[in-house]
Amino acid sequence: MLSAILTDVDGTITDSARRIDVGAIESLRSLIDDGIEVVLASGNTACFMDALCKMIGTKGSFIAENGGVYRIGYTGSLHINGDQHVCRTALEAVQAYYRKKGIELDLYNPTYRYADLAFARTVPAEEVKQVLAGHAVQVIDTGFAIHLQSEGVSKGTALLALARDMGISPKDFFAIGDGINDVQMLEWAGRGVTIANAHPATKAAASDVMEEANGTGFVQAVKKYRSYLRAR
Ligand SMILES: O=C(O)COP(=O)(O)O
Ligand SMILES: [Mg+2]
Repeated sequence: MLSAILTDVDGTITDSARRIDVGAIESLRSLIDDGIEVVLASGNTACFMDALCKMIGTKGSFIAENGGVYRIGYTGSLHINGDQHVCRTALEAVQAYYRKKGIELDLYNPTYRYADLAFARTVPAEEVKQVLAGHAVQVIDTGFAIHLQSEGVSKGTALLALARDMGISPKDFFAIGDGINDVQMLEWAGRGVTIANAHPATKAAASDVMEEANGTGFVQAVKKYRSYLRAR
């Protein structure tokens, strides 16, 4: 049976300031060298994930845009889930609301996004939720950005589709992440663990919480579960 690990990026294989954690990369490389498939799952864009996969040395499969996009291998096509048009209409409503207050949102890579839309956490996510009460979108605060995502799309739904396309079960994945955007993938993977800095809902969804935070917590998890991954 295939052993696979599904890992979040920001906050999990980085520090709290989003700088890459060298120890976490070394852990990922050691898993790859042991023949364990590494799939990166993030709110980041597909092109960001493509470069990250290459520089880490994975086989190129990833989930991007919080499940809005996934790809299997470097040559696989991009699968896009959700309706970005709905997110764009919602974004325009948020922009109009804040422009009246003299605030311009700082959009994150809008030209490179296919499914969700994201902006800087310079406005309160709770207020954005209130502004969008009538819209069929999720407002997701990952701790690194605020995302507007179609309802029913998550890293978890992308995991189900990706596993199906890879011909394996979501239960063959060991998943790790820190954000509210990781809850479903932790719940639907064979085992879902988290780290000390995680959102309370993410901790509740995980079967184990590492004592260490961020990349150090990731390294701790790989050490603790390496035999579990090998045995599968
Ligand atoms: O893009 C974000 O907001 C967070 O990204 P992450 O899912 O890798 O933590
Ligand atoms: Mg994260």
